[in-house]
Amino acid sequence: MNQSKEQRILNFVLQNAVRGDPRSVVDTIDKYCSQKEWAMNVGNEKGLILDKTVEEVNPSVALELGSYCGYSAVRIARLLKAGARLLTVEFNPEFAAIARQMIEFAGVQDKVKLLEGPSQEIIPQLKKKYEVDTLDFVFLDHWKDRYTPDTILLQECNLLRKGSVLLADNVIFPGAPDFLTYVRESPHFQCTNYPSHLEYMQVEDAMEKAVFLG
Ligand SMILES: CCCNc1ncnc2c1ncn2[C@@H]1O[C@H](/C=C/CNC(=O)c2cc(-c3ccc(F)cc3)cc(O)c2O)[C@H](C)[C@H]1O
Ligand SMILES: [Mg+2]
Repeated sequence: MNQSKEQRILNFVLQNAVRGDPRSVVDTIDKYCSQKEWAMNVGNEKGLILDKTVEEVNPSVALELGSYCGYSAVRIARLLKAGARLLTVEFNPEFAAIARQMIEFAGVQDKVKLLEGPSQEIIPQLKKKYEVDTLDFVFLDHWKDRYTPDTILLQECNLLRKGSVLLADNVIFPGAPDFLTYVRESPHFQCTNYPSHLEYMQVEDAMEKAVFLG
């Protein structure tokens, strides 16, 4: 049975990156996906916006929706302070397995917990089962039509506090129009748009930061 693209990306990392070095894992994935096979990792240009936001927030508890191959989980985890943790949610078992191996190889497994399942089931479990009080930072990069329902669900589950930061990928391409409308029209969010480009391409894209006001 021939390999999936995601398996090829993981193998390329295992053979070419430096074990325990998150930066080399991120750079190696970017090298493969810009030169060999495109894949929907946040990439290095939008990755810099992600880095700056994570550094600014300096979260103790972060959540990622949509692990895929683990690129952004590794990218976020490498910036977390001692004792801080990232919970990353992935419902496709094949991608969850790839992401776990990517996280392990990068050496950030002590900071990252991959939760396998759909976000709409996992989010309501975060407080009791995963001992979360509130989330300091949320990276949304899963199905684009799920950004809004999951943002509403996070509020309903009391997982956001005054100052919690949401950062959403792809608000231009493929686009998340209903999410943009929702957060920009809501009195509970202060929004900032960060124009950028689609990973590994010249296509326009952007990230949206939405700070919860309580
Ligand atoms: C109902 C379950 C919801 N809950 C869920 N719970 C848990 N996990 C979930 C849930 N919903 C989805 N996932 C997982 O997250 C991942 C999904 C990621 C989705 N990302 C895109 O679609 C995208 C497309 C392009 C793109 C650009 C240009 C093109 F030409 C083509 C594509 C670029 C980009 O940067 C993109 O992030 C993963 C594949 C999928 O299993
Ligand atoms: Mg994306």
